[in-house]
Amino acid sequence: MGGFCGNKNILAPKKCSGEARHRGLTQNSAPGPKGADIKEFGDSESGPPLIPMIHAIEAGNKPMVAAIEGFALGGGLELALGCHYRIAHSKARLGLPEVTLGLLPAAGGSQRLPRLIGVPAALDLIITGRHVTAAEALQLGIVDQVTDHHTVDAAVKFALSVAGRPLDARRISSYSCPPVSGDLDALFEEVMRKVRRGARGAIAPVACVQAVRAAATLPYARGMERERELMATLFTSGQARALQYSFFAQRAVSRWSTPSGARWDASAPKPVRKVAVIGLGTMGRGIAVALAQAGFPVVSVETQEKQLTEAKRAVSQMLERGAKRRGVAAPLDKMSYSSNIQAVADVDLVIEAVFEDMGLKKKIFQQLSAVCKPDALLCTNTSSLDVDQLASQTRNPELVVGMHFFAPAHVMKLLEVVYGPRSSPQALATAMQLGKKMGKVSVAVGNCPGFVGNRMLKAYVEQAFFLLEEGATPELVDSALEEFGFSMGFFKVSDLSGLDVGWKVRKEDGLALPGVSTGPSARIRQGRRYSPLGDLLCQRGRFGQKTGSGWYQYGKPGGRVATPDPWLHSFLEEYRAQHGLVPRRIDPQEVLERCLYALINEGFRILEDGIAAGPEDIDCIYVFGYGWPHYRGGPMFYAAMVGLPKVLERLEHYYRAHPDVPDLQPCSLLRRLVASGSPPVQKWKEAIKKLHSQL
Ligand SMILES: CCCCCCCC/C=C\C=C\CC(=O)SCCNC(=O)CCNC(=O)[C@H](O)C(C)(C)COP(=O)(O)OP(=O)(O)OC[C@H]1O[C@@H](n2cnc3c(N)ncnc32)[C@H](O)[C@@H]1OP(=O)(O)O
Repeated sequence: MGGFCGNKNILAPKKCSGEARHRGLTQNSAPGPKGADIKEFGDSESGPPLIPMIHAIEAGNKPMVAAIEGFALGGGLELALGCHYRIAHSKARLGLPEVTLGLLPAAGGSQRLPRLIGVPAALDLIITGRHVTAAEALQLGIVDQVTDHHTVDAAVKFALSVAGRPLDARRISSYSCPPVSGDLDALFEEVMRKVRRGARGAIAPVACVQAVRAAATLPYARGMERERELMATLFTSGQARALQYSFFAQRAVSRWSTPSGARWDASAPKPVRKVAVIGLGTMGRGIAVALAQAGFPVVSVETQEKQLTEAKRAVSQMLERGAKRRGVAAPLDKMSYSSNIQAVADVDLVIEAVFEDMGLKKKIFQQLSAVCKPDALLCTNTSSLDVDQLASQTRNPELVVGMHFFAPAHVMKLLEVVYGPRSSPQALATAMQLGKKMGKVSVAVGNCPGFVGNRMLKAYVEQAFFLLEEGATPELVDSALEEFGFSMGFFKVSDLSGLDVGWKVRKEDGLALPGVSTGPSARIRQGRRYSPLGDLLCQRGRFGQKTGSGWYQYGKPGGRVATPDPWLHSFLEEYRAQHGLVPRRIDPQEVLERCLYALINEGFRILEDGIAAGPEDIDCIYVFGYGWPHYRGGPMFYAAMVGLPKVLERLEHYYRAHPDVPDLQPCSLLRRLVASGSPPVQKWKEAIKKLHSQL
């Protein structure tokens, strides 16, 4: 029996060896316990001959018992559903995660599961792709028995106990779906509405609902045909390729390396038993919650008494809400608080999360260096400041790294771990491992202004402003970006996070200047084109949602519903007239090309500079930290899908039209990759190494 050891009529995951076992896979084409080998998906459209095999098992005259240990995911669970009985070890996990790979369970899973456990429960598992424990699987009716002992022995005993019983009632394909309470059509319409809203252009969740609907409304054989048709459209879609790339990209980024030769497999992390968080503003609170939820004792230091009192309440509430959602006890006992920095004396690692003010941060790093254990790791949650300058304030600069969390820090999956020129490999390994324990996708990046995410974002934001100057509206720009798959366009995000945040940074950088002059020189700063539009709005007190208006209007301060603002439209008209700009019609394609290709171009510069180790790192940063639609893989994967020659040609075109915008000038790495035949994204790392060595 392919991929499973046949113990007479028991199906149990075969023990695999070597590389295959490492990957949790069996060595032939049938899916092993973790499901099909995702790497094989691109190779064939037909998939393994699993469906006839499952049919044969189900149609057999001897009772077939699936013994499930470890993971029974995807094709592995579909195979088990073809058996007449299922027994799981208590530590087993089961699920149909195909949707997370841009697919649907197409070996009968979408047809059998609803027949076995009912439409609502099956929809939940198939649409979310979540894994369930053996206990939940038993409760749902997916498995017949859970054992703490040797699963195959338990299955043999079970098979003997049912031998001779009629099997007709055990063939799931012969079942009808259990009736739902209420109207079936209404249920599917409601689910489809929710799925379409949440999917934001992802096609697999929609196809999953359609397949389950087929199970609920068609005879099994026709349902299988529908399952196959739907799968055929997904199987070769760009979305499936992007999600499968992303699966491996997430795993690749944990195998970090730096240009100086430090590597994940040669650097042992230091043990971290207790952590301190300095500063309990929004970020500090989220970080403290994420640490406590990951099981770390946390001491949180906030010197302002009022802020400390508020923060204690807020953190407890966040912990309680999180615990309620997960059905566990709130880890309130992990938290302690102090207004005195001396409280960090015994911790192994500190995360500083005070305001983005270099002077203040430097002072704190000097204090930490004096107060902490000499081998404590000192981390900063800065989103853009120079980690090396902070390191230079301490006795042990090799123990300083950046840990850049994204708001809200207890929710967002991304962590940029920033190594400076003096950070030791062990410090980097420790921060990476802490991030992993906190459930984050941790990406090691080099130290430069904005690191990876914010450095690329700058180029994107700049294009959004320029497009307004040239004739676009915030609505036009946002709808193009939302149509692409971002949950919010740039201008809505900017209103949500507050326009004053960027204004403060631009003032510090000497870009935002008081007063407005006319003529072209008013829009040139530091030798390049600059748009003061954001500054002008801030000067008028329009900071976004919190003040009731920004790029949109919100009815009242704190309002959340963005509506187009006629004042803003007239303001833009006046601004263009004042600066002699003749508005033109801008189409959504130009919005996408200008914003996304400028961002991608900066991504190539980052690869060229060695700030990110590979395209996977950049893609994970954008998918998990910046709302890049997961089913588009990330900006660098997207560039490869569009075709590097096309990205290059469009950048050249826009740079010719806007020679005063250096971000549109195609970067030399992009040119060289195109000249070397545009290798697939998986080969860029190698190609970049080769190109660097030729320089
Ligand atoms: C045209 C119409 C065609 C119709 C054809 C229809 C026929 C359909 C037939 C079969 C279809 C089957 C569908 C599937 O089975 S889809 C695959 C479902 N399985 C999964 O999605 C599981 C993915 N894996 C995971 O979620 C995790 O790996 C997990 C099992 C939870 C274990 O997690 P953890 O312990 O943290 O380990 P890692 O994630 O780090 O994984 C360890 C290494 O194993 C590699 N891996 C894991 N799963 C797979 C896989 N399914 N395929 C390939 N490789 C896999 C992973 O990359 C790690 O490798 P490395 O260390 O090198 O990075």
